[in-house]
Amino acid sequence: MGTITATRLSWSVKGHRLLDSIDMAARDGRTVGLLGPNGSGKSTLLRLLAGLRRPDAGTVHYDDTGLHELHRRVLARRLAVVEQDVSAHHHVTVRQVVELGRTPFRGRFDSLTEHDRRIVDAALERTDLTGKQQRSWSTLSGGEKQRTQLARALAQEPREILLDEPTNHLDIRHQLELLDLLTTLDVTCVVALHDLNLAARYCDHVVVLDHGQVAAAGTPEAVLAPDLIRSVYGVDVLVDREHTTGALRITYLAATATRPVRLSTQATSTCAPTG
Ligand SMILES: Nc1ncnc2c1ncn2[C@@H]1O[C@H](COP(=O)(O)OP(=O)(O)OP(=O)(O)O)[C@@H](O)[C@H]1O
Repeated sequence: MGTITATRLSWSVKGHRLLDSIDMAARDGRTVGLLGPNGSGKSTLLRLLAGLRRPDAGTVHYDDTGLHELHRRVLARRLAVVEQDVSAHHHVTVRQVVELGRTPFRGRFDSLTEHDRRIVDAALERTDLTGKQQRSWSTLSGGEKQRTQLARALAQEPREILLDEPTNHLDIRHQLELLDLLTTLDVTCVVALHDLNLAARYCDHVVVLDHGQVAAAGTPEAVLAPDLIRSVYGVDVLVDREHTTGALRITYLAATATRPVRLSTQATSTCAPTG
């Protein structure tokens, strides 16, 4: 389990600032939820955290080491990334996709060891894919593809994992199983989510993005308040606790009559980094 820290991270395209001075941290096995409306910058931030894009300004650290000082192979051994809608694998089976998770641990021409095979078996089992391991990737449903990507990530035995809307396409049972699994693994996790109730239930901390800025950050209880949700999402909600479990519950009432406005920089500057 490691710590991922982003400090004053910014990224622009053609003069448009898409991420603006983001501070956040995910520490020691915690699950941090990235929330925010469509286009608020969640996927972009995950790509910067993964080193798939270079920031214009600011830094990303894995523990005490700057991301770009980490050798690619070292990073590949510790960090797993589950992106949205991966369509790259065509003529391969589910098992072969999951075996890719062992690539950073093998020499170029080495075959899988018994140890690798056991890890792959366990990853298939944990994602409910054992019975589908010989299926061709191209024949899978959206949810099965999503679970295969998660299994590949698990086969990496990562210290940190970044996931972009991993519950997309999943039925309710698999959504709950995926998040149960993520939160019980000894892995530091940053996960972009749209479902605020799932975020409230599974995340230790949430970071809410709005127009590329941090609108709020902290525990779900502290952050997911009606005013914040109205100003960021433009939706009126009721927030209470479910009486049998005591879990935070967000009930969506209605979209507000006016579209949400960009939060002031003053609101942003009041947000402390999380961890
Ligand atoms: N390479 C790019 N060139 C131009 N604009 C981009 C690029 N990448 C992202 N954007 C824009 O940046 C904004 C943030 O996109 P991003 O995909 O990070 O949002 P998101 O919060 O993940 O959205 P969603 O919830 O819809 O997945 C969007 O307006 C998007 O169109």
